[in-house]
Amino acid sequence: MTSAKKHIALLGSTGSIGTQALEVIASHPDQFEVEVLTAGSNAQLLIEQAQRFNPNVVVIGNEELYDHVFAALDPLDIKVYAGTAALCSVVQMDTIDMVLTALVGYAGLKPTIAAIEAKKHIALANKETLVVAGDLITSLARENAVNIYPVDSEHSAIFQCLVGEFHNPIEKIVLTASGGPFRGFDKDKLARVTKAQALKHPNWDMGAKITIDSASLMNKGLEVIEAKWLFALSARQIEVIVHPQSIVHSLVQFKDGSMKAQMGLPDMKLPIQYALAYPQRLSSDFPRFNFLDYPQLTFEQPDIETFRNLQLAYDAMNKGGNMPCILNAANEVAVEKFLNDDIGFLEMSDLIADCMHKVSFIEKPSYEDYVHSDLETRELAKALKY
Ligand SMILES: NC(=O)C1=CN([C@@H]2O[C@H](COP(=O)(O)OP(=O)(O)OC[C@H]3O[C@@H](n4cnc5c(N)ncnc54)[C@H](OP(=O)(O)O)[C@@H]3O)[C@@H](O)[C@H]2O)C=CC1
Ligand SMILES: CC(=O)[C@@H](O)[C@H](O)COP(=O)(O)O
Ligand SMILES: [Mn+2]
Repeated sequence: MTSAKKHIALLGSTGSIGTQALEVIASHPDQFEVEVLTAGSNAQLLIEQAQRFNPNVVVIGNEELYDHVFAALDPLDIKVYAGTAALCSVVQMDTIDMVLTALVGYAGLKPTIAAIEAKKHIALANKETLVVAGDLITSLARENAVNIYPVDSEHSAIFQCLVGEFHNPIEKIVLTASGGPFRGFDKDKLARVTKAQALKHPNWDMGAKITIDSASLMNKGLEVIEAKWLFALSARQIEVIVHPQSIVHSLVQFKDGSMKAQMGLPDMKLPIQYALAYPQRLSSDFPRFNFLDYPQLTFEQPDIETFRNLQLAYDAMNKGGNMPCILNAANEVAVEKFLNDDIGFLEMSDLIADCMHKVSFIEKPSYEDYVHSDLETRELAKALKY
């Protein structure tokens, strides 16, 4: 049985979004209760979080770490499970009201489906789930009367602009992009960048995978596809503009030409809190934006010839079917290879484009087709040499 507090399952509690979500939850003990915490392999942090937040259940993805987590939490009344199947069953527990999906990558898809099937509302940080299977996820959410609240800062901005406007059609949205650490670089310079440079985002402190995606503009490409599904838009209704200060988080334009934007300092705790507490706005001590500290807010066109990933994402979205799933799997392998120094920065786009040409296209994929396409793409992407 649930009480007036929202009972949260936090998938990926040890990551950048997960740890910030726990800060939000800790500042509003009257609003939220932690029901589930999960990690991939950071057993130590998961144990510390469990000792502090006293969830009903924890899940450690890496099954080899089960004994360690179990022994540490044995004196407390906390159930411990391990592995992906456990993730999918714990999100269905009766006591959960909302699942915050803060794991990274394709691993988010299956537990999100399980949560929606159990009619849990979703606070969605894991954009890859909507990129891979946006049609399946949005239809499943509709069938189960489940709401998907965006956590991604740009999508939260659009969602906030839409409050009170749900009967007014959107003419277009404009997603802002910081441009990443390599804004203004040409291909010669990009060919020589290192992973240490790519991991230094100018405005946001995030996990490694999304930080590389931001540097390559793939993050914006994934966000274009995420926006298509969240707000039921066509490709020509979704624009991207580079805004290096990351103060305007995104904009909506309505059919009378009016534009609404949501602004603030770059701080993910705000969109996390908004998604968890919707429709309330809870008080916060997050640092406030002051116009006088930013006398210039600037905007420029993205350079999609140099940063090919954004165009590849539009191509995948326009093609439809399993193409965004192929794009996503190829990108996950490309980022891993780049972080392992196996390929250079520009070769990430070559690898993704090659996978999009070579992997079998499926126009109307089922869940099993997505699983198969993801595997097929990963095998090819791992084998490709540059
Ligand atoms: N960070 C940010 O500011 C933003 C992030 N997002 C999105 O949110 C999601 C999370 O990003 P972020 O927090 O940066 O990522 P992190 O890499 O910081 O954290 C990922 C979390 O997922 C867990 N995890 C990783 N792989 C698996 C797996 N196979 N099975 C189970 N758990 C796993 C990690 O566990 P462990 O620690 O044990 O490895 C960790 O808890 C991504 O989809 C990202 O695109 C969106 C907007 C902003
Ligand atoms: C904080 C957030 O939402 C990230 O997705 C952010 O948008 C990354 O910055 P880029 O605009 O550089 O991709
Ligand atoms: Mn974002």
